[in-house]
Amino acid sequence: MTSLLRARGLTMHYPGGAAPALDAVDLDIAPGTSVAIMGASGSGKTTLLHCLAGILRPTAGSVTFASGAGPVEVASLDDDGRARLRREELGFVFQQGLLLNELTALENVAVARMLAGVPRAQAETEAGQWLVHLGLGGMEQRRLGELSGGQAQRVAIARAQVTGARLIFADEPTGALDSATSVEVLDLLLAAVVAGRTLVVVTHDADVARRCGRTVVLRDGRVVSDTARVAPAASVQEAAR
Ligand SMILES: Nc1ncnc2c1ncn2[C@@H]1O[C@H](COP(=O)(O)OP(=O)(O)OP(=O)(O)O)[C@@H](O)[C@H]1O
Repeated sequence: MTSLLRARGLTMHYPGGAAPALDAVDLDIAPGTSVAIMGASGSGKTTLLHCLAGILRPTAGSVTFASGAGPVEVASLDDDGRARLRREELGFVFQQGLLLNELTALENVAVARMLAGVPRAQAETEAGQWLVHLGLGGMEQRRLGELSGGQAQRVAIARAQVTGARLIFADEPTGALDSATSVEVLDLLLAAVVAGRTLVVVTHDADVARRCGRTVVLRDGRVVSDTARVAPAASVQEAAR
């Protein structure tokens, strides 16, 4: 399997929903690429992201992830199996939900490693290195609520990478940010792609999508366009170095 992630016939019917939120979506995501998922409100973007990432179990279809240990059928895993997969192999940059306001920036990142069994001191050392790498040196001991939206997103990006996750899912990572901060946050996400990770980002922002290597557009739960760029922004950045 050359895809890092492969979805076939991915379908999601929410209880009580008349039409499916996702309708037989096929999608292949190659390693080391950046993919923007776009579409109108209610078109199924977040549902697709959640099914691909094992947050939601689809009502039909398969999601195959090429994990370090071999192919995993994500949609067939039970709740514990999907939780383990998310914790160990995937990274998440969401607008809210994963970071804890009462923890410091350092603790929010370190906890991802501690959940994998890494001792606290080592987890905090690694977390500190990521925070410095992402421009948050000196802010390690600030609680999340004491950080700006852009700084909090940097903490999320550090947390998404500290585990070594090869695949990062981002849902509207720039949605709450001003345009200059959005550019900075996207730069950091695309730098992760240059470093070999894979990025799947749900966005309403055409500027975000333009800088990704590929844009998939949903309408009524179906893929209505799938466009790859010849020279993705990440490669251009790399070539310019
Ligand atoms: N938990 C749920 N229960 C029932 N229906 C849901 C649920 N979550 C989403 N839906 C419905 O599924 C469809 C797709 O929703 P989804 O959130 O995936 O769209 P989206 O494209 O991400 O929208 P937005 O851009 O507004 O976030 C919508 O019709 C929505 O109302």
